[in-house]
Parts: sequence; structure tokens; C-alpha cells
Amino acid sequence: MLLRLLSLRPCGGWRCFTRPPAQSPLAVARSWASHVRSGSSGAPAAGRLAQPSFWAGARLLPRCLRRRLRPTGRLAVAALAAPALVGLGAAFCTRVLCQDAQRIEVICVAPPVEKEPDFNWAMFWTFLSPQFLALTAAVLFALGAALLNVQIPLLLGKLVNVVAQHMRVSEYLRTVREPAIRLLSIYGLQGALTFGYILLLSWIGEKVANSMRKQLFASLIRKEIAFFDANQTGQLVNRLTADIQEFKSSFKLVISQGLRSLTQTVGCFVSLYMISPKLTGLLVVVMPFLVGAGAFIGSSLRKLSRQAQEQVAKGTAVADEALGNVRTVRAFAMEPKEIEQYSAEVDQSSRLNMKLGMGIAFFQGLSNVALNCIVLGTIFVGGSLMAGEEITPGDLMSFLVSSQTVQRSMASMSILFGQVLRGMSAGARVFEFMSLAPETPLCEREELACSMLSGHIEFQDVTFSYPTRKTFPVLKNFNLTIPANKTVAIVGQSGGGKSTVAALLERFYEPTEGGIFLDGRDICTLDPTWLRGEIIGFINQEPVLFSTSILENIRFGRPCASEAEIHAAARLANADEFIRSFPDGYNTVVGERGVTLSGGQKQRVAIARALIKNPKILILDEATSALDAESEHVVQEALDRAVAGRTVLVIAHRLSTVKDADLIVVLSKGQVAEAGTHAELLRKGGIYAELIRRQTKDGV
Ligand SMILES: Nc1ncnc2c1ncn2[C@@H]1O[C@H](COP(=O)(O)OP(=O)(O)OP(=O)(O)O)[C@@H](O)[C@H]1O
Repeated sequence: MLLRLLSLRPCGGWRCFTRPPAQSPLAVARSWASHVRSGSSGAPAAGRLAQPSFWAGARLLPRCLRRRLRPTGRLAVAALAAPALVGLGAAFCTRVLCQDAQRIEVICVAPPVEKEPDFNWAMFWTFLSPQFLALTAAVLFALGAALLNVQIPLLLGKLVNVVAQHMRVSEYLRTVREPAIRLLSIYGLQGALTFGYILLLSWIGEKVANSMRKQLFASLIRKEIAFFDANQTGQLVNRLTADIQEFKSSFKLVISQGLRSLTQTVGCFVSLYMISPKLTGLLVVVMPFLVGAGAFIGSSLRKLSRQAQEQVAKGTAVADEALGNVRTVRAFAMEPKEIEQYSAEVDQSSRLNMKLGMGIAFFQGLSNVALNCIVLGTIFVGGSLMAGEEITPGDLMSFLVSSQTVQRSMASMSILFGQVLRGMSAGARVFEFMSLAPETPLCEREELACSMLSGHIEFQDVTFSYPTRKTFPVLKNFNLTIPANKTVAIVGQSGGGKSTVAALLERFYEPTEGGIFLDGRDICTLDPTWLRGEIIGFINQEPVLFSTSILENIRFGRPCASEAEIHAAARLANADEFIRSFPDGYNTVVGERGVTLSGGQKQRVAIARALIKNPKILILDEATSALDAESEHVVQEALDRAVAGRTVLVIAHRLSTVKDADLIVVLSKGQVAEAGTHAELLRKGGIYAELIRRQTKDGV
């Protein structure tokens, strides 16, 4: 029995603190937290393990006490019932420790300096209100299950009294039937209600999370480009995944555990007081000490645990960087150095974890002693009260079970408090981006008739600073005219603002001052979706393909395009031949970001994707600069064909690619420094002539 007693408590504690070595700190913290959330953190486990001895003790206890056993006999009885209470106490301490894991998770997840947004209740209600009926039913079921849980100890007490009174089998079976059947029906009903509210809650949780995810994604993908300059993709994806998951779990827990625990704590305390005010007093005095001591020792373990987690994160970062950049590591033959660095981090991590394990072992051992003493005290006082006939054996039984319920409920409420805070801050982060309307709505304002569009573009006194760097003007009173069906090239030193001109024309950003006009209409009065989707084709230096087939990638330019149109666009882009040379032809899947294609092939697919919408305006932003001479030649050939009959803005470093442009503009410090044809600018002998001279010398 003693062995069983000892085996209970470490189980709960170790479940919280041991972890598989390969997991990331975040995953570890999550798994700890999910242990707690799913209620497997030790309390139920301890309770489950404690039950057989508890029932054995419960059966023997009244008999022994009725026969007025000597103190040694009472001690033996106490030893039988002890595991239940010890298990409960240990479970309670374990919960306190597990809270640490949850706090650690907060440390891992929360960015340290970011200001937390406020929780938007109104927005939450818009998601919850469609599930109102199901939610009401779930709440009622949960309350019903909790109230029945309060009844169960009292009925158990009555049953024990019957068991204790009747010694003859026939009489016993007759008398025990009625309370046993009542108890059984309550068990059944309680089980059905529990099934009902958990089912309803997971249904509601899924529905709410599902619509939150869709709405958040829809709202994110429509945000202006400046928003993505200011927010990291990883953070945004985290809001879509981890934050919504966190919010969903917290919401479900508040209804299921919170409501139930509160009802049970209040109800069982009333029952405890009614059974025995004296024993209740003992419990009320002892419990705060137990929790206080657990929290105190837990705080130093928490600190150690946090250090261990941070160390694991360091090791993970080293592995992540080395594996993610394996080509660079291989190219520099740095494998031994990386192994050494990773080993050092892992060794330090295991030293900290061993220290932590020792701390937990010490804590568990100490709490065993304390809890055993408390159990003995409870049994001792309870036994004395029974001996003085102040309470019946059944009362003691009810007391023990009710106190178990109270302890479990209080422990889960303490966990829940942290969970609610975390859930609300996760929810606030999700709602924050949902409620922000994009500064440039995607589908508003006017469209011009495409057939009437000539494609004449004018930048008039455009001044612009990026929203993330407002004090640094990239363009200053920039003026440029791109006549319809002409090709205008922008050249100049790196960082001069060439790509910014293209981004403004695409309406990725809005000019701070001045305006951009298309056929005399300010483009900010035009529908951006129409502008980008039908009028402007954009090809840049690093085309990004999606991990689907070549066919679908080209169709991305115009979703309603037929296969024949796709093939035609590919031919125009010099891509048809190489695509057909693949075994799967147009159905070849290109891998993540088009990794299975060469740079030149990717660029030609991107050109086909831009051409399929037959854009009136084409922007080529360094479209060939990442390619070798061979690929550049093929791609340039495709581009030369593509520009015919369109207004084209070319941005280029390699001046050889722009010398045939109708107009070449040299951009310097955000302003037009020179403009003219290739021959005019060479004659002028200014910046352009100098650039040409340098590139010819370098053989570019
Ligand atoms: N998203 C951004 N947020 C803030 N500043 C930016 C952003 N993009 C570019 N810049 C800054 O704007 C200036 C102009 O950048 P831009 O990319 O337009 O230059 P560029 O002439 O195209 O350069 P390159 O020839 O090297 O591509 C640079 O100083 C750059 O640091």
C-alpha cells in the first residue's frame, strides 16, 4: 500500500516536467499545457490510481470504527484511505506546477515588447451568436452535470450507511437496491449530460474557430502591402493557427471546466459544511498552507524550468539555422563546427534539465511527507468525530468524496484563470487584425472600359515615403510621362527608388503627395483589383510560383483562361517548348516556390502568367537580371515579343537591355536626373554615359 501511495505522486509531477528531447520548447510547453487542459495532469491520474484503495478503505473504515479499534487498527484503516487524499493533494500541487508550464508557454509565444491589443467582445459575439442555441444547451448540460456531481457524494454516503448497517446478505441486497439504483441513474444521467455538453462545445468551438480562421485570412490577404512590411509572415500565420487554437481551447475550457468547477466547489463546500463543520474547518485551514507551500517551491522550479526551456530554444535555433542553410554549411565544410555548437547547447540543456529533475524529486518527496500528515490528521479527526457519534460512517465517506471534488475543482479553477488570460489575449490578437480595414479597399471605385484604355501614364509631382520609414522620402517631386504603347526605362544607382516607382504604379502603396494618372484619371479613383487583375502585368526579378502545376501557375494570371489560351501565352513567353519536354508537360508540379524549375524557366512561366491577362501595361522590374547569359537571351526574346502593343515600364541594371527603349530615365535620389533616348544620353555625357562606360569596362 505504501508503494502504491508513493507511486501516485511522482507520476503527476513527472508528467508535467519530463519531455521528449526532440520537441521544440514551444511544443513542449504546449504538450504540458494540453496535459493540463485535457485534465491528465496528474490529478485525475492520481485520483484514478487512488480509487481502489480508497474504496477498500471506505468499506473497512466504518466497520472498524464501529468496532472501536485500537489506535494501531485505526492507523491501518487510515493507511487504506490515505492514498485518495494524498493523491488529491499531490494532484493539487502538480496542478500548481503545471501552471508553470503554461506560463512558460506564454513566454515562448508572446513577443516581449509588443503591446497587447484589447479583447473585442463585440466581434467575438458576431462569431458566437450563430451558435447561441447550442451554447445555451451546452451551458445547461454542464451546470446539470456539475449539480449531479454535488449530489453523488451525498448519495454515496447514504449507500455506505446502508452497507455499514446490514450484515446479512439477503437483507443487505434488498435494502441496498434503492440507493444503489438512484446512484446508478445519477451516474447515467451525469454521463449523458457530460457527453452532451462536451459534444456541443467541440461543435461550437469548431464552428467559431472555423469562421474566425476564414475571416482572419480573408482580412489578412486583403491588407495593403505596407501592412506586410510592418508584420512578419510568421506572426501572421501564428495568429491564424496557434492563436485561434488557443482561443478555442480556452473558450471550451471556460464553459466546461470553469462552470462545472465553480458550481461543484460551491455545492460541495455547502455539503461539506452540512456534513461536518469541524472537518470542513480543518480542510479550510490546511488547504491554503498546502497551496502556498506548493506555489513557493514551485516558483523556484519555475525559474529553473524557464532557463531549461530557453536553453532548448537555443539548441533548436542552432539546428534550425544549420539544417535550413545546409547548402552553405556544406559549401564551407562547416559540419564539424555546427555539430560542436549544437552539442554544446544540448549538453547545457540536459544539465539544466537534470537540475530541474532533482528539484522536482525533492519537492515531490517533501510533499509526500506533508500530505501524509494531512491525511492522517483528517482521518484522525474524522475518526474521533465518528467515535463521538457526531458523524456517521456514511458522513465520513461523503466528506472524503466531496473534499476530493472540491480539491479537484479548485485546482482546475486556478489553472483556468491563467488559461482564460491567455485565451483572451490570443483572441484579442486575432480580432485586432480582423477589425482593421485596409487603407486601400480592393474592390471599390471605378473601372474604365478596357477597350477605350490607351495606357497613357503620368506621375505628377509624386513624393513618397514608405509607411515603415516615414521620415525618409524615397521619391521627391517625381515627374514622369509614359506615353501609350511606348517603352520607358528607369535606370540608376541601387536604392535610387526605381522599384518604388513600379510599386506605386501597381498601387501597392499610395503616394504621400502628388498623383499618378492613367489616361488622365487619378489611379486612386480606380478599382485596384481591376487595375492589377486586368490592366497591369508585373514581372519581377524573383518570380514566385505556387506549388501546383505549371498549367495552374499560368492560369493564376486569369482564372477563367482556357487551356488553349494558356498554351498560347506559354508560346509567347518562350516557355511552351521546355514545358512540353517534361514527362508531365503542363501538369508538371513545380514544387514549393517553383524550386524544381531553373531560374530562366521560372521567369518564362511568370511571363506567361503575366501575359495571359493580356495587360495594357507591362512592368518589368529587373526581369532578366538574375539570369545567366543563355537564359537571359531566351527570356529577353520572350519579353521583346511581349512588349509589342503595350505601355511598358522597364527597370533594369543591365543597360544593354534598355538601350532600345523609347525613353530612358535616370533616377537619382528620388528625382529624375536625366531623360532621353540611349543616343541622346550618351551624347550628353552625364550619369547615364558614365554608367554605360562603367558597365562596358566591367563587361556586364
Ligand atoms: N518596403 C520598404 N519599406 C521601407 N523602405 C523601403 C522598402 N522598399 C524599399 N525601401 C527603401 O526605399 C529606397 C528605394 O528602394 P527601391 O527598391 O525602390 O530602390 P531601387 O532603385 O529599385 O534599388 P535596386 O536597384 O537595388 O533594386 C531604398 O532606400 C530602400 O531601402
